[in-house]
Amino acid sequence: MMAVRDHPTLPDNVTLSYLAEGAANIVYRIHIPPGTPQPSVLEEYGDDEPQPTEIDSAPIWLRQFENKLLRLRKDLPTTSPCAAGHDTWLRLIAPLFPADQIVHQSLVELRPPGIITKLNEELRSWEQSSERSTIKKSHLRSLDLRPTQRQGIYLAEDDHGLLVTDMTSSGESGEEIIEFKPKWLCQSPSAPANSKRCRQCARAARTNARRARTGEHLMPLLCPLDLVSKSPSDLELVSSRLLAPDKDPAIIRRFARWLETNTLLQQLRTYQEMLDQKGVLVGDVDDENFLVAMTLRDCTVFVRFPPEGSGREIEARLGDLDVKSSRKKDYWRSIELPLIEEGWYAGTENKEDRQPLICRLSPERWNKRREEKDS
Ligand SMILES: O=P(O)(O)O[C@@H]1[C@@H](OP(=O)(O)O)[C@H](OP(=O)(O)O)[C@H](O)[C@H](OP(=O)(O)O)[C@H]1OP(=O)(O)O
Ligand SMILES: Nc1ncnc2c1ncn2[C@@H]1O[C@H](COP(=O)(O)OP(=O)(O)OP(=O)(O)O)[C@@H](O)[C@H]1O
Repeated sequence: MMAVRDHPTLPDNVTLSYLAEGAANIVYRIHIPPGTPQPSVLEEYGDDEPQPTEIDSAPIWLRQFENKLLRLRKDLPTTSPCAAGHDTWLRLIAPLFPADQIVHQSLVELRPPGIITKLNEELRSWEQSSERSTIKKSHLRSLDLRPTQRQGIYLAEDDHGLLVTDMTSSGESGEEIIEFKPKWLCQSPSAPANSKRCRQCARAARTNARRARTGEHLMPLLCPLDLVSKSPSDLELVSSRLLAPDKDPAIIRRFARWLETNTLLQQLRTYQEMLDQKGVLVGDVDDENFLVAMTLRDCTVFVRFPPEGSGREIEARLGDLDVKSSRKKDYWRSIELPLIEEGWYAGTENKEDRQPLICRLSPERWNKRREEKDS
C-alpha cells in the first residue's frame, strides 16, 4: 500500500460554484454527492485489499470537506504556488494566533485533470455572457457580472488549492456575519510626525480625491484606528460607518460591543506594530517579519454573531493571511511616497483636492464632534 497522504484529493464528480474573489484568490463552494468514493485511495489500494469506502459506509474522508470552502490562487507574479504558500503560512502565521481565531487552512490536491482549465473557461464565458447582458440591459446594473476590476485575470494552473473554514452564513435565522478588512491599525512608520491622517485615512483621502475628479463613487470614510480605540463613542462611530446603512441599528450596536470586548484586533495591532518598525520605504523586504507585518495589514476579519439569546459564542477569525511577496516592494513604495509628498498624511493636500479630516489623529475631527454636540 502507498503511504497515506496528509491531504485529500478533490473527487472527480465534485461541483464547484463561485462564491467570491479578491485581488489574488477566488473562493468556491464545494458540492460532493454523498457516497462518492475517495479517488486517490481507490487508485492506490491493490485489488485484493478492502477499500476504506467498503469498510466505512460514511467515509471520514468526506468530512474533510464539511464546512469548508475551496480557495484557489490567481495567476499573478505576486502569488506563489499554493503548497509553498501554505508551508509559509504554517511556519509564520498560524503560530501567531489561537486556532479558533484564524481561518483554518489545509492543502487539497486538484487531481481531476483540467479542473483549473475548466474553471478558467467558466470565468471567460461568464465575462463574455455578462458583457452581452450589459449591452442588452444597459440601463440596469446587472447583478451577475464578474466584478469588472477582476476581469481578465484567471486561476493559476496549480496542483493544490486550500480548504478554508467556511465563514459564510449558515442560513440560520438571526445569525449575522460581518466581514471587514481592519487594514493598518497603527500609523505607518514612514508617515511624517504630527500627521493628521493615519496610513489608511491618507490612502482613502487620496483615492477619493481621484474619484471625485472622475465622478466615481467615493470610498466610505472610516478610520481603522477607531477599531482599537478604548472609547465607546469611537467604537459606535466606526461601527456605524462600517455597517450603516445596510445593517440595522441592533447589529451595529452588537458589533460595537464586540469591538469593546474582543482581543483579536488588539493582538493584530500589536503584531503590526512589532513586526515592522521601519515602514515600507526603508523596511527590509527580505525580512520575513516585515512581510508578515504587511500581510497582517491586509487581512480580513470574519465575525459570526449567533442568534441573540442562543447562548452560543461569537466566532471571530482572521483570514486572507497569505504571506506577501517581496516583489510588492515597488508597489508599496509607489503607494507610500505620494501620501507623504502630496500632503495626504499632513492634511495639506491641494486645495482643489481637499478631503475631510475624519481620522482619529486629526484635531479637526474632535473640534467638529464638539461643535456637533454643542449645537
Ligand atoms: O495597498 P492597499 O492598502 O490598498 O492594499 C491592497 C488591497 O487594496 P484595498 O484593501 O482595497 O486598499 C488590495 O485589495 P483589492 O484589490 O482592493 O481588493 C489587495 O488586497 C492588495 O494585496 P494583494 O495584491 O492581493 O497582495 C493590497 O496590497 P498590499 O496590502 O500589499 O499593500
Ligand atoms: N473563509 C472564508 N469564509 C467565507 N468567505 C470567504 C472566506 N475566504 C474568502 N471568502 C470570501 O472570498 C473573498 C475573496 O477571498 P480572499 O480575501 O481570500 O481573496 P484575496 O484575493 O486574497 O483578497 P485580497 O483582495 O484582499 O488580496 C472574501 O472577500 C470573502 O468574501
